[in-house]
Amino acid sequence: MELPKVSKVVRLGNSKPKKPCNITRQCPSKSIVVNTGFIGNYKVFSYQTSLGPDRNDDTLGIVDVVLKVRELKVWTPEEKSLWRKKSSKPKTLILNNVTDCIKSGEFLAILGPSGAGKTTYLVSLCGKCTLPSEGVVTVNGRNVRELPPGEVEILPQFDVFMDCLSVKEHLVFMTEMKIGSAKNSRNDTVLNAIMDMLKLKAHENTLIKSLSGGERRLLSLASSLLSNPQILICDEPTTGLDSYNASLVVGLLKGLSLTGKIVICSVHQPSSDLFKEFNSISLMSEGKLLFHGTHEDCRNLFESLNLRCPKNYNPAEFYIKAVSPSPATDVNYVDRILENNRNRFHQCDETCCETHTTPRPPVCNRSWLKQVQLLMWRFSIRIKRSYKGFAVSLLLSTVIGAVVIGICFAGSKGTTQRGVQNLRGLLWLICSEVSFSLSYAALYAFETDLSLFKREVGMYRVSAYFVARFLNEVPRCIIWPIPFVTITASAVELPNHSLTILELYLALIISGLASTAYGLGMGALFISTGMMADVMPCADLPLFLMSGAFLRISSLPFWLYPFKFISHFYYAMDAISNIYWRQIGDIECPTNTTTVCVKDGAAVLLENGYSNNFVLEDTIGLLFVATLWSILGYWGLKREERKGYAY
Ligand SMILES: Nc1ncnc2c1ncn2[C@@H]1O[C@H](COP(=O)(O)OP(=O)(O)OP(=O)(O)O)[C@@H](O)[C@H]1O
Repeated sequence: MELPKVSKVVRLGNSKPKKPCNITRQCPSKSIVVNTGFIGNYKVFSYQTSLGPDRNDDTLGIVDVVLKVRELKVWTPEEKSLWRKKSSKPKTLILNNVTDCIKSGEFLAILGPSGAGKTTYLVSLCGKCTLPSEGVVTVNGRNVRELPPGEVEILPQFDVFMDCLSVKEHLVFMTEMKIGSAKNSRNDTVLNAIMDMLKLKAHENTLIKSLSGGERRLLSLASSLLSNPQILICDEPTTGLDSYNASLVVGLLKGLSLTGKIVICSVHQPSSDLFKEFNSISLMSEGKLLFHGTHEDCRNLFESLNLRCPKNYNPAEFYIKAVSPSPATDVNYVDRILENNRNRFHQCDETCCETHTTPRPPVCNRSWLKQVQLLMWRFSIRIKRSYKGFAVSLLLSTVIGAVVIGICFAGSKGTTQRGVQNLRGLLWLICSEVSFSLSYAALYAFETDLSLFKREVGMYRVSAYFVARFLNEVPRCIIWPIPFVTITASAVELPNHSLTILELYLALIISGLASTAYGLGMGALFISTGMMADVMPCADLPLFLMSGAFLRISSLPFWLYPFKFISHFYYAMDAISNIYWRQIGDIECPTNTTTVCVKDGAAVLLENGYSNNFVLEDTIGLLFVATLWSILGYWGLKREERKGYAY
């Protein structure tokens, strides 16, 4: 395809305007960051990111790209019921032997009736299809699945964001993750230029949840453009946009294709004017690719089948209607078009699909620590924006509970026989309230963000995501025990009041970390089934029975004994019981009683089966439990990541 010459190149930033240069060769300067220019009527946009000096090396320099699809078949997996060998749902073919070749500069519209397989095809083109498949998709000879992230970007049909972020915050996060520091002047210029082009500047401080559907589409597109992809795949990019914004987006995408990128869009009922902007068309029906070529070739093909698009009729609609499976007519145009077009595909196969190898610089790979920092920053914005919910949750789940407990146990002291039972109960209540409220608060942490996580698969490491989520829960672990300890402790008699409160507080923070890891772990393990709330009580029961509050640990059958070592309830109770009872000397024993008396705090600890070396044992134990659940949670998330991208 012959590309027109650039009539004008405008430099953004503080560099001088450059002379016009030919789009088929590289422009001389290496210092240019972002350029807009015009090709014919189209404003084209070319930019460098900090990914490396060679990436789309210069202003409107072209990197030849060939996207080749060979004998691609995609099908749904066969489903079998657990108890019968017979399949309950047979496999269905979604893409049927698709072979194609798409070249640099193509602005391709994929048309077809609903269910034709367009989305599946687009997702396969970017190597993110998770369904069983056969065949191969290559970009310049390299399997698309092996390309570094950012080379092929997809703008999915449905937008998923962290809605409490502002437009600017979202784009800064994406810039940081995809191309490097947003403070870097080069990346900042790219970011601002993209916001300008997509008219997002006016909304930069608007929260995403307040954006209209169309504005969300523009924001999605902006995120996809950041990494300066060679191939941009858009699933219905104009859906939800008014005609002005639809032509803005189509104009921008066309401009990108003019700089040598491949831009592929599935489109639903495009207006005739927008449809004309595409320089090639693919027609799909029933999972087959029927045609790929220019408008003229398509018209000729249909005319050869006696299908003439009436004047003033939208050709896109005409083509879709013609290839839609219709039981009303006997004529199957799908097979006839395929038959007529067979030779053309063979021709394409032989002429255009040779391997090109364009060296590509490594993509930005943010360090693990940076990923954790960025993810924490994004989570922290959510906490900041929902501080009222945080305060209400603090009030309801801790302060009110602590006040009720404080009232019931007011005046209790551990130096009388009656007080021993009360204090045992009080310590258990403090331990269980803190543990349960923290683990259940963490339980749904991953489920809330599952769609976003699956959209961002490959952008950051799962371990970074887990650690960031965990660290984000740490403030809760520090704040939650405060009301429990201060309110309840002020209601009862404590020896060495301030020091004991401080020690209890520290023990509960460490046990809170283990409880949070337990909640996150269970949440991640059962994330896809959504059954975490059903499973959690089953796991809670044996774990809190090990706490020693209800039965003597030494009386457990030997096979249940190991549960003690993974019970954060046990370690927490062991720690706080030791902190309290070790300070209790003599316990009054009435002379006229017939029941057995516990004589001192040490006897209480012995009766419960708590350890002697509690500081070391419980600290190591709680850290062990936190690590164990974190590993399980990481594994659960990794499993979700392996299921792949969600579209
Ligand atoms: N994961 C899946 N499991 C089962 N069936 C699927 C799956 N993904 C797609 N399909 C089926 O494959 C067919 C093609 O779906 P696809 O979404 O690719 O069509 P489409 O052409 O993009 O449709 P639309 O224009 O309505 O978005 C549909 O019948 C759909 O139900």
